[in-house]
Amino acid sequence: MPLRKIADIKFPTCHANFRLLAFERDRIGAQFAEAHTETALALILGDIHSVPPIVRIHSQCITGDVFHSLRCDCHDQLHLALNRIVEEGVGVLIYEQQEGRGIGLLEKLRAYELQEQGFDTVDANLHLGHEVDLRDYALPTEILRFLTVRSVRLLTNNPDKMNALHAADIAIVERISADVPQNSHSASYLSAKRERLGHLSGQEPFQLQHVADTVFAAAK
Ligand SMILES: Nc1nc2c(ncn2[C@@H]2O[C@H](COP(=O)(O)OP(=O)(O)OP(=O)(O)O)[C@@H](O)[C@H]2O)c(=O)[nH]1
Ligand SMILES: [Zn+2]
Repeated sequence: MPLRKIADIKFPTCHANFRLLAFERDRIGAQFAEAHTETALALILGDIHSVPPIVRIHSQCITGDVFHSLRCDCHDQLHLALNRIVEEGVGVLIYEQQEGRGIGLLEKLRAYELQEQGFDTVDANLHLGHEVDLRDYALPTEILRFLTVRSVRLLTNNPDKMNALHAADIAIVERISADVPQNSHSASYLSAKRERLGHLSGQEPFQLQHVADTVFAAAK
C-alpha cells in the first residue's frame, strides 16, 4: 500500500524546532476485520543525511505519553529519545499509533485490569484473545525509506524493531539502549518484557547475530 505524505510543517516545541511530517497508508491484513488507514508522524531535527541519525520508533501510549503513567516506561522513553536527538542535533522520532502493542487503548485498559488480577502483560493479551504483540513496523520503515535514511542509530530494546529495519535494508550502525529508571509500579512490566518478549536491557550490544537468533526463535 503506497505511503501518502499528508503534511510537512515547521514544528517548534520546548525541546527544539523540529520539522514534522505526517503520513498515512491504507492497511489490509488477515488480522484486521476491515481495511483501515494507519498514520504516523515523523519529527525531524538537523541534516539527517549528514550522519546516521538517531532514530526512535515510538508506539503510541496515551496513558504513558500523555498522563505519565508509572505502569510503563513510555513517557520516560519518549523524553529520553527527544533529549538524545536534541543533544546530538540530528535525529528522527517516528510516532506510530499502534496503541497497546496494536490492540488499542480500550483493550489495553482491559489488559491492565487482568494485570491487577495477577496476569502479566503477555498473558493478559492472550487471555483477551489477542496476539502477544500485533504491531508491525512497515509504516515506520517506509517512512525512513521515504526520507532516504539508509543507516541509523536505533534507540530501542525491542528486537522486532531491529528485525524490521534489517528486513527493509536499513542498516543499524548502533543500538542505543532505551532503558529508563524503573519504579515499583513498572518493575514487573519491565521484567516481563525482558523475560517473555526477549527485549534487550542495559548496554547489551546490538549484534546482527542477535537479530538472527530472534528471528529463528520466533519461527520455531
Ligand atoms: N497490550 C498491552 N500494551 C501495552 C502494555 N503496556 C504498554 N503497552 C503498549 O506497548 C507499547 C510500547 O511497547 P513496549 O513493549 O513498552 O516497548 P517497545 O516500544 O516494544 O520497545 P522499546 O523500543 O524498547 O521501547 C505502547 O503501544 C503501549 O501502549 C500492556 O500491558 N499491554
Ligand atoms: Zn506505555
